[in-house]
Amino acid sequence: MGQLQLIAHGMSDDEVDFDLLDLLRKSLGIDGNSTPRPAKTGVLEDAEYIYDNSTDVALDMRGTKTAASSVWKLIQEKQYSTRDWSKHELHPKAKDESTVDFIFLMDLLNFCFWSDGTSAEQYAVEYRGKTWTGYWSLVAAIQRALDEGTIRRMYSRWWRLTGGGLQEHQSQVHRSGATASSPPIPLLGDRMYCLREAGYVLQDRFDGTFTACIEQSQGSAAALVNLIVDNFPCMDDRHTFEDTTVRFHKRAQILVADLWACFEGEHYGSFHDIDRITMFADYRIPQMLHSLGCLQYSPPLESHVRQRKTIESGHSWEIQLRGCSIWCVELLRREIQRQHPETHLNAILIDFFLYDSMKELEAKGHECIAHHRTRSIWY
Ligand SMILES: Nc1nc2c(c(CN[C@H]3C=C[C@H](O)[C@@H]3O)cn2[C@@H]2O[C@H](COP(=O)(O)O)[C@@H](O)[C@H]2O)c(=O)[nH]1
Repeated sequence: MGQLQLIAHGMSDDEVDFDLLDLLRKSLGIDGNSTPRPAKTGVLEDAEYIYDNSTDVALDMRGTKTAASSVWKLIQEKQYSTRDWSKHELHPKAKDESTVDFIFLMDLLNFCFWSDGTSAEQYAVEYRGKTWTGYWSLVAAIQRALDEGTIRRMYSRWWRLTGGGLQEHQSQVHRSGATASSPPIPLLGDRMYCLREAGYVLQDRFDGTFTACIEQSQGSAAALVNLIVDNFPCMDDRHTFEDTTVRFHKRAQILVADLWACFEGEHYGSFHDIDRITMFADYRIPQMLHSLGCLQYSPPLESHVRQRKTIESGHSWEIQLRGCSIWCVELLRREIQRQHPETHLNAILIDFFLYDSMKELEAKGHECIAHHRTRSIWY
């Protein structure tokens, strides 16, 4: 019985025992290569391991069930979907290769926007008559650089970027966008390093454009995440927890998710296994999950976060916050699926919705617990 017949019987990739399948194939004398296994990133499995071994972060099951109902209700009311990605005024609208390279550049640098001081001292970019901070400061800086001709066609300049005036170019991108009083963007040197590294790799291995990476992954989101982390070290977001290597791959995953949402599951955004992508372990969603009553912190951790003290990259607290958040969104997704079996909502849309909701709350001045403060290029 071939793999397709098994899956035709309603078994998902996760349920198919590929070792048994190979054994069956051999015992029935069916030749041919072993059954092609679907790509997996390992992120969800590692998140469950972290959750099972966490002592300072816990999930509140009652809170998660309640949150599932309210998140579902709000997503329905707003008719939230992949279409919302392109509705954001700063996100690129063209459905072509230039937007693929825009998203690649954006998610290459999509990390760590918080400043040491108060939010008033945050890096900010003026663009189209507004002042943008956080993630949107990055998107505005790229859009402004494109308007001003600092960056022309993304990939066609990658080599000159990495070979030549990257230093000047990068500080120009961020300087040209910054408001007069704005402090510099955090980790500017690290951002230049990421640009240089990615430029070399893209030029050397993928003909200077990220569309080549998409083509190589043959429509698999998990394979594309694995291709990204295998070729771009600055996206290989893995750490050690309880002597075990755990993977988050946050920027690699959000890059694939942004492509999927931007192209609405078509063309460069078409992935048959997009549901293998998990929530993106950043510093905003844990904050939202805590505010929703889904996550609980131990008293020492809660006190540390409330006092806005930094947590070192790779510290157990940080790993627990990131891993338990991924697992929490997975349980939210499963609860929504249980309550509404007729629908299909993946972790990406739940995540995007939680992030946008967090930003709306912040804009309205709602006081949530502070986000944890870890300086790193991973998120
Ligand atoms: N988990 C998750 N993390 C996200 C996003 C986004 C923006 N995604 C857009 C695309 C589709 C959605 O509709 C959003 O409009 C940024 N971040 C991360 O947050 C941090 C920035 O925070 P702040 O300084 O407050 O802007 C930083 O680590 C950044 O990498 C998301 O969606 N999910």
